[in-house]
Order: sequence, then C-alpha cells, then structure tokens
Amino acid sequence: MLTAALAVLCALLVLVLLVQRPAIWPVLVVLAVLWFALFGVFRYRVRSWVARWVCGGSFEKSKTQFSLEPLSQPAALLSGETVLWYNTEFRTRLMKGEALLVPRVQKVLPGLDLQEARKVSGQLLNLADGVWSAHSSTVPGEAESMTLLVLNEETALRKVEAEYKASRPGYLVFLVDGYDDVFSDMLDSERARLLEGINRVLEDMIGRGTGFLRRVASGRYIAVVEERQLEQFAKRGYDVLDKIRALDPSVNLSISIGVGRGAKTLREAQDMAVQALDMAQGRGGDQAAEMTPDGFTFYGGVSHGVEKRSKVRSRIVADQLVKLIKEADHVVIMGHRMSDLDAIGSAEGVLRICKICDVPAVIAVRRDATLAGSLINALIAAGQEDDFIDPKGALPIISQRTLCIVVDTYQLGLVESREILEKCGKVAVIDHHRKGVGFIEKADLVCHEPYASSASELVTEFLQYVGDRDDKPNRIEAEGLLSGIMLDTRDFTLHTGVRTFEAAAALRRYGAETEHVRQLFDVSMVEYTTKATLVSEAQMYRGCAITVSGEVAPEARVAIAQAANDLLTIQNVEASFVAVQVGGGVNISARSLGAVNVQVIMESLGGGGHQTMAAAQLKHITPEAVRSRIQTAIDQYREAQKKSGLESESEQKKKDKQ
Ligand SMILES: Nc1ncnc2c1ncn2[C@@H]1O[C@@H]2COP(=O)(O)O[C@H]3[C@@H](O)[C@H](n4cnc5c(N)ncnc54)O[C@@H]3COP(=O)(O)O[C@H]2[C@H]1O
Ligand SMILES: [Mn+2]
Repeated sequence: MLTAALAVLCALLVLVLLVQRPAIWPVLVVLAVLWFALFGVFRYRVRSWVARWVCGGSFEKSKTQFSLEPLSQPAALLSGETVLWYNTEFRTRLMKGEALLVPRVQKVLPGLDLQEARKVSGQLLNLADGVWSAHSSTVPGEAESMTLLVLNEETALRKVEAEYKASRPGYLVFLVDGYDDVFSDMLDSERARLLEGINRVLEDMIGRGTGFLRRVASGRYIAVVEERQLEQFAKRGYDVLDKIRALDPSVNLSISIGVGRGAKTLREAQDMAVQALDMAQGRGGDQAAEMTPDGFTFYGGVSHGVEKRSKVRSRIVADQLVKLIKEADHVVIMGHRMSDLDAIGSAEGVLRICKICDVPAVIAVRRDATLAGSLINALIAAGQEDDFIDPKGALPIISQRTLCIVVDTYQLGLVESREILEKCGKVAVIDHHRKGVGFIEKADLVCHEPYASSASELVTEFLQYVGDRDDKPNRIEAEGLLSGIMLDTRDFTLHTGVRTFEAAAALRRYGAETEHVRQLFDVSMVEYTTKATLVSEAQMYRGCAITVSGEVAPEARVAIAQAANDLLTIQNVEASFVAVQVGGGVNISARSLGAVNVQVIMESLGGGGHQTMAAAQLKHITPEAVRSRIQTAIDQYREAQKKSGLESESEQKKKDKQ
C-alpha cells in the first residue's frame, strides 16, 4: 500500500518536474531504460538462484542434501569421477570417519565401475570390512555430469550365501579295483594289513572335514562330505589315488572313485556318484571321475591298467546278446566310421552269431571309407557279398523290431551311421575302448571291457558260448577276427592278456592261417612311401616323436596310423603322434609303448581311444598350430606324471644327468 502510494507520489513529482523543465525529458528516458535493464538482470539472477536452490544445482543446504544426509545407507554425489559430497554414513562406514576434500572415487571405493553400478543388479564391491552392493544413477552432461551413488551392505547375506554353497553335500563312492582278484590268493595277515592301510588312507582323507565315511561292502566305501572338501580334493588332484597305489607297489592295488558334485539333493548326488564310478571303471580304474551338472572331470589314470575281468561275465553277456538277437526281426551290425580290421572282423563275428541264431543280419559299412578293404574283399571273394550293405541302403529295412549291434566303439559321434542307430528299436554295444564322454546312452545291452585287447577278442569269446559244437565261424571269418586282434595288439606286443592268446588259439582251431592274416595287412606302394615320409619327418619332444604334415593321398590314410606305430620301434621313443591335415582340419594318431597313456593326452585335445592307441580329429586348425597343442598336452601330462611319482624312465634319466 505504502509502496503504491510512494510510487504515485513519485510519478506526480516527476510529472510536475517535466512540466516545469521540459529539457530533462531525454534524461528521464535514459533513466527509464536503465531501470528496465537492471530490473531484467536482477529478475533473471533471482530466478536462476531460486531454481538452483530447489533443484539442487547449488547443493549445499538444498532440500536434496537434507533428504540424503540422514539416509541409513551411505550415499555420495560425484561429478565425473570426483566425490563432491557424501553423507555421514558414507564417511563413518566407508572412509573410517575421515573427512576428505574432493577425493577421486576410485580412492574411496576401489574397483567401482559406474557402468556396472547403473544396472538393475548393481555392482558388488569387496571393501575393507565387508561386501557392498553399489547402485548409481547419472545425469549425463560431459564434464558436468552428476552421479548419485548409494551403497547397501551385504556382508552378512554374502556370508550366508558362501556358507550355503560351501556346505552343499557331495557324495563319493570308492571301489577297490578288482577286489577279488587282488585279495583272493593273499595270506590273511597280508590282506588285513592292506585293508587296514586302505581304511587308514580313506579315513585320513575324509576325517579331516565334517563328512563321514562308511564301508558298505568288501572293498566298497561311501562318503558324504561338504563342497568345500570336494574342492580341496579336486585341487590336490585326488592324491589318495597315489597313496593307495603306494601302499604296496608289488600287488597292483588301486581304487576308483566316483564323485557326485553340485547336485540339488543328496539322492541326486548319489546317483551322479554311481554314474561317475561306472565311468572311472570303464576307463580302466585307478582314477577319480567327478560328475557335476555340467559333465565329467577326470583325475589320475596315469598308471597301467591291470586285467580285471571275469569269464563268467562274458558268458552272461553272450547269453543276453543271443536273447536280444532272437527277439529281433533283423539285425544291423556296424562299427566306427573309417572302419578298420577290428571293426569289420568283430562285425563279421557278430554276423556269424546271428547266422547261428537264424536271424537275418547285415553289416552296414561305407566301402569307400574303410581301412579294412582287404578283409571285405576277401569275404566277397568267398561269396559273402550279401553280408555287407551301404548304410543308406540299410535304412529302408529298419523297423522298431530291428536290433542294432555296434562294435568297436561306444561313442555316439563315431558310429558309422547315426540314422541307423536312431531308427533301430534296440541297441547293443560291444567295445573295448576306455570310456570317455559322449557314449551311446539308450543301449539295451552294453558289453564294455576296457581290459580286452580288441572287439574281436570279445566276440571270439562270445562265439565259444553260442550255438552247438558245429556252429563255428569259417576260415575267413576267423582270419578277420584274428586280424582285428593283431591290429589292436600290434601283433601281440601290447595290451595282450592271457585271454587274448586263448582267443587267438580258438581262432587257430577254427582254421585261421597266420600267413593269410598277414596278407590282410599288406600295403600298397603309395601307402608305404607315405608312411616312410611321415616317419622320416618326425621330431623328438620329451620322449615323444611328433610328425606334423600337410595332406596325404586319400588312399594312403592308413599310413598315418602305421607311421605312428613304426615310430615306436625307434629307440627312446615312448610315444608317437602323427598329425596330418585332412581338409580344413587335422587328424592325429597317437601310440605308446604303455608307459605313457596317450588316451589321456588325446582326450585333452578332444579325442580319445585307448591307453596305447588313441586319436583325435581337430577342426579348423593348421598343422603347425597342432604341433604346439600336442606339445602343451605332453607337458601337462608329464607334470601330472611327476606329481603322482610315475615319471617315465627317460625323463628320470634326464633328471639324473642334470
Ligand atoms: N574322437 C575320438 N574319440 C574317442 N576315440 C577316438 C576318437 N578318434 C579316434 N578314436 C579311437 O582312437 C583309436 C586310434 O585311432 P587311429 O585312427 O589312430 O588308429 C586306428 C586305425 O587307423 C588303425 N589301423 C587301421 N587299419 C590299420 C592297418 N592296416 N595297419 C595299421 N593300423 C591300422 O588302427 C587303429 C584302430 O584303433 P581303434 O579302432 O581300436 O581305436 C581308435 C579310435 O576308436
Ligand atoms: Mn577300431
């Protein structure tokens, strides 16, 4: 009111003045313009100051500050990477009560990643005294960007989580390999001493933690332990295997361990452990197999396998096989891809069993991709052409009542024809390779004997239990079986047990002539020269001969395996690796004299096979890159050997010299 009165008064006075002195008109205009200008500027400043005050642009004493200050979580405001402001909680809990002037955020919260903290899940930070989850939101704007950071303490929660994970139960099954064979003709006192030794080693292993161990049958133990202990076992590579082996080196004592880890329930863990144990034994025993929801991991398996199988089992399997064959309308027999003498020899043996049972049967084989052409030709020459069929031609005759018998491989990925396997109602598998991952799962009968020399040896045994006295394989079939045994034992020099010779003797009785068998191995000139070149190009590496080469003629593929065999006859070569380019990839054949387990080495490159005879097929890789991968795999294997005290002679000698 007063202001208005004063303004009216001023206006009246100015009017009087103007009437009296018209000369000051211009001055007045200038003053008025000045006043408007000043008023405009003032108004602008006041407005922006108010806006900053409300929105927090000028933060001190703003409402935003007042609302963040008493927050129960630590909070901070950053400009770029610089901390502009933090609340009391932040100072006391994350800066130990010290007040710092505009510190870098990395100094206060090492490891903070603002990008990560912006996500819904935030970022977990391990700070001095606990675990924190950091959440942030940023107002973009180059140098003037602003970030609000809020932290939640999760130490207690994370402790509970870690404890939960570390205390999940794991299940172990231990089985003394070949219990009956090892202990049957031992003195009672000796047996008691060894069993006491095994008990002690296992109790030592399990007793250290919170789990328990129980003996459930002769040579069979179970244990339930916590995840943290399983982690320790894995880290030490299941060194109990070595301790058990060391109990008495003269008796070949070893155990197999199956481990179920990471299961949801104890029941599931038990099932997994039993499957894993089966796997460990299928691979020759003396090793630990760990099954997790992601698959299998193997530990150990660097010692020699010992023959542990019984004839009773062969007879039972032969009976079951005959029963399956008789139930079927037809039988389709097949081996692995790139079939060899063992695959075709044993397939022909199984075909004879079918003939004895009077059930129609054929062998599915790709005759343009086989290493057993000599045997197939010999059988055709003897009038048995109808025994063979191309895998594609076999498909139409297959029904749900067809039995598929797979010989010389158990691997789904290696069979001659996957379609046949899938279409047949029933499946039987007869194999001698050590088990790896990726086997045929839905088999109705599995005869898997890693201690047998070859599939042909197994089939020869079955033949003795099938049919009447007069039901025998003919001469050429017997020679095929014998060639299979000779191929896989490298002419009876490797992997040869008592029963290998028994099988060979039986085949001889059926009329097999060794000279004819020898002829099945004859090579062409191209094969021979290819082999000779591969052998001459070999280089030594830690007791192993390695050859790496470009493509070889397709008709000389067998030279790869043969070169690997021949390299072993050179002095001081314990194992050989022949890697040859095939299309865009590389095939490796690996052989050993027994001291080195080439299966383990090939498995690390994605292949498999047997202790003394294994292979791998690598895709999209150059031969030279393969050389370094083989060398790394050998290094790893040698380290594992060193750890378990099973160093090879040549490595030992090298060390002694140093
Ligand atoms: N990805 C993978 N996963 C798991 N296992 C894998 C695998 N790739 C290969 N294997 C296995 O490794 C073993 C060695 O194969 P490789 O081709 O060197 O050697 C083969 C074959 O090339 C060789 N061979 C065939 N005919 C021959 C002949 N006339 N003279 C010399 N060697 C011959 O004899 C060996 C027979 O070995 P066998 O069938 O018992 O077992 C094979 C095969 O089943
Ligand atoms: Mn084979």
